[in-house]
Amino acid sequence: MLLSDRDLHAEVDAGRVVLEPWDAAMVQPSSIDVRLDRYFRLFDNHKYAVIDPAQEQPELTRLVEVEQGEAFVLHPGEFVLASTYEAVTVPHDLACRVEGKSSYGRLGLVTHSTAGFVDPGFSGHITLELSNVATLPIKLWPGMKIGQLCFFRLTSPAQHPYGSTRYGSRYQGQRGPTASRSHLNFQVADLSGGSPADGA
Ligand SMILES: Nc1ccn([C@H]2C[C@H](O)[C@@H](COP(=O)(O)OP(=O)(O)OP(=O)(O)O)O2)c(=O)n1
Repeated sequence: MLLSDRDLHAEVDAGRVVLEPWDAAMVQPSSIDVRLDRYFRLFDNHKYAVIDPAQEQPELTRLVEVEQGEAFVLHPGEFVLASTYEAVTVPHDLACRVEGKSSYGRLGLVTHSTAGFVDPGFSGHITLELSNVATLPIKLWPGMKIGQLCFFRLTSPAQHPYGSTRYGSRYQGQRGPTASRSHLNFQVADLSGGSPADGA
């Protein structure tokens, strides 16, 4: 079930859903708008020949802070990490999706490249994977509404919510745009069990 504005206000008032800082004016009919923070992570492509999810690549991205009153210019085809201004806490019986805003989608701004899911139990800033699919640069103004969070009620509370030791929870408590931690607990399955040619 997708939570309505009425349910969202009740969850926030009960202290179960937490957005910090909280602004009740951000509540939409069945979502809560979130704003863009002023920190960005740029890719330093010249530092590595290839992105390898199995390896720690600490110099792959670099943090940039935009000055007060200035915009960050995202060029066509460019991909950067950004962050919500709000830190979000999701209770154990809700999950959340990060969605874009139609007005910016119409300009060619993509808010997340593939990861739109926020687990029950997650707490922290949400890292945005921003890209520009338009053919002109787009100005990103810190503080602008950049996306919206939709909350769903689970059929039962998660037995092992995000942040419990059961799962990796590599981004619990993250602050600001956070680079990939894919190298932690990186696993590949043993694929030696058969091939499509076996059945031919
Ligand atoms: N655009 C997004 C989407 C999600 N998250 C946060 C909230 C999620 O609960 C957490 C983990 O997301 P995934 O489970 O999709 O990522 P992984 O499986 O790679 O990480 P983990 O091993 O920590 O679960 O990252 C985020 O900051 N920004």
